[in-house]
Amino acid sequence: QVCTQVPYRCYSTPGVGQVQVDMNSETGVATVRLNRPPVNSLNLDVLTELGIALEKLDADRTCRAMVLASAVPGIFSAGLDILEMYQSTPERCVAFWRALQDAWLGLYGSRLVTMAAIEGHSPAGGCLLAMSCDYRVMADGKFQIGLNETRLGIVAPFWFEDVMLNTIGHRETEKALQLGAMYSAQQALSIGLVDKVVPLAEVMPTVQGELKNWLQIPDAARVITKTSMRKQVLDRLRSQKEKDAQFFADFIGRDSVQRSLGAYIASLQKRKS
Ligand SMILES: CCCCCC/C=C\CC(=O)SCCNC(=O)CCNC(=O)[C@H](O)C(C)(C)COP(=O)(O)OP(=O)(O)OC[C@H]1O[C@@H](n2cnc3c(N)ncnc32)[C@H](O)[C@@H]1OP(=O)(O)O
Repeated sequence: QVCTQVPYRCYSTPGVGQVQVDMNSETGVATVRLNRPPVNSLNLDVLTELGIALEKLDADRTCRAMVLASAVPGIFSAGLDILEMYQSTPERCVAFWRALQDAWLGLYGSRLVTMAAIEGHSPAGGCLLAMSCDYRVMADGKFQIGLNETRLGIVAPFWFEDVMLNTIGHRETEKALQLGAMYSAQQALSIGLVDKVVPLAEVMPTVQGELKNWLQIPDAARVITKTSMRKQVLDRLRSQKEKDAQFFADFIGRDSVQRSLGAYIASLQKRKS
């Protein structure tokens, strides 16, 4: 068990945490694995845990990089837990949204080199997490990635849109968001949504190899550059967090949105039967 070996430090209880953090003090690289079977859907608890983990890593001066991955085979993350949005209360919706905002601000604004190891499906909120890293390596094959919100009858908020714009540009974002497009790894590579596509078994070694390049750059210069590139998008959310959370709760509470979500949940269940 990797967590118990020196020089690894483990921020979560092995086998218990829904966000497992293994910190290798020798390399300064932490691996953060989402661990909420069956599909790593992001509920209030997971988002809170993720936000705290990112905060701790940022404060750990021995940590220089973070790999975001999954402990669940075949899935990076299925995105936000739809059950947090369906038949919920306004208070819970606001708390849920704040946890998402904080986790995202921690990830997109992290001083660390951040890399996504996408070893499975990565729709919606899963795609947001991946896009918020500095670099993405995705497994080739059947897995899909994208912001599919419109297919659920919901709308990707402005900060999801901003991150996608910064990743793949205006024209591709316009198409991707309106259509709620989901891309294969090869398609994602062709529009710049991911940086490298390799066979599943090579995702982690490829991430580790790429990290070596990034870690050759002096931290201070890299961090100043990253901050300068991302500040505008981060500040846009920071300046209107409460308004954004309230808008989310109001929007999700609409009858028409609830009907769409209910139909989408039923379609997910029907797929299985
Ligand atoms: C102003 C308004 C702003 C709103 C902004 C909202 C922003 C972000 C939105 C989101 O992130 S919404 C989430 C969107 N996610 C999806 O559409 C993914 C849906 N899931 C799938 O397509 C598939 O599950 C999968 C990820 C491709 C995996 O397929 P697999 O065959 O491996 O697993 P399933 O059998 O389909 O699923 C197992 C089990 O999990 C349930 N489930 C799947 N995804 C979610 C989810 N996102 N939230 C909650 N539950 C989910 C699925 O229904 C199955 O449940 P059971 O039938 O076993 O009870």
